[in-house]
Amino acid sequence: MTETPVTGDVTESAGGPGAASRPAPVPSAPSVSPASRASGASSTSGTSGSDDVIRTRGLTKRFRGGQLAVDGLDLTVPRGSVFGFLGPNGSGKTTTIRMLMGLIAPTSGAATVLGEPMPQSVATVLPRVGALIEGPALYGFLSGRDNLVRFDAADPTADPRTRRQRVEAALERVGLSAAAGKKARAYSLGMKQRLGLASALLQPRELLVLDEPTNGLDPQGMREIRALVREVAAEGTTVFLSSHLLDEIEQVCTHAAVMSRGRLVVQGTVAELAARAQGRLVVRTPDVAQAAEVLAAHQVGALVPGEGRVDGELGASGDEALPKLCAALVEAGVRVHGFGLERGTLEDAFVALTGEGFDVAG
Ligand SMILES: Nc1ncnc2c1ncn2[C@@H]1O[C@H](COP(=O)(O)OP(=O)(O)OP(=O)(O)O)[C@@H](O)[C@H]1O
Repeated sequence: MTETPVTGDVTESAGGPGAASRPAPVPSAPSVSPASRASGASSTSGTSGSDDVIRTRGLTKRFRGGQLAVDGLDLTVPRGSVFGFLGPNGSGKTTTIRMLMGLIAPTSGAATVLGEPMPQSVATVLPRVGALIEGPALYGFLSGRDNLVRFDAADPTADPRTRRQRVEAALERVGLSAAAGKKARAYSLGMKQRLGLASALLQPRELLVLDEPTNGLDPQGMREIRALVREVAAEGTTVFLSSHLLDEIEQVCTHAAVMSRGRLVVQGTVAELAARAQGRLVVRTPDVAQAAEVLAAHQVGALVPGEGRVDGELGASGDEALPKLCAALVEAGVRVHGFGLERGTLEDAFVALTGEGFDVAG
């Protein structure tokens, strides 16, 4: 990480009263709403009494070189959700987050965060938000603890008399108490991420915004960050996290929005999004070739023979074809060890919606 913190680190933002009271978790799930249908649904100005923590309408960013990074985005993040902002590299996630946090101005459209218009209300909104964007800005020559002290001291709303307690509690929370005296440059990437999270959690926050929080971490580091996200969410903080990992979104998020080339493809609860994907038929058998032949003869498409199993897509008849297919396999002498539909994943849904492949590691 860098020795000199970048400017615009929103965890350090000034202004406004101290952290607001914790919100009650209200994870009422909206139905899946394709981007095209949600547009222009409502007003964008001021505190509307809406319980959406983030709301954008027609949010657009065109960079000077002409690059259209975000194109007419209508995003709705309900209070109490763990909201996954998903998309391949370059799809516009970071640009959106930077607009939401008031770090760059939109070309057109509007955004409200915690009911206030952004970027106009930066000074009052940011103290209620913890954010970690593009890695934490740490001083490598300071210890983890002293980095947190510095973060806390930069917050004019933070009472210096209770600083030590806040810092120790934040270190404890992210599991860095034992390593708190070490210089930050000696920290692993995972420890640096955790320290960054600790800085975002020095105060109770209504909203936590994390840009690719597990990027570059090993599996253990990823697990730790995800566990922390779940914990923070369980306390009632709304979490908005971007990721290019579908797996990650399925593991930690209640809701998700999918971006592709600057546009919102779909948003809704993770369960609803995954349910859009058709399940695949999976037959477990030692007689793979024979099973594939029978299934092909019964209009099962996209057959993939594997080790002791064959997968395929059911045709238009869907689930109704299952009893017949099973009987046909048995009649043909195929030894059927397992037979059923495997739940569709978010990846299936994404591919079905966009026709694009996806990085699913992690
Ligand atoms: N300051 C800038 N000037 C010009 N183009 C930019 C700028 N920042 C981003 N872009 C372009 O805008 C598009 C969206 O980038 P953005 O960083 O928002 O995507 P992303 O989904 O966050 O991807 P990544 O995970 O790689 O950061 C990309 O084509 C990128 O090259």
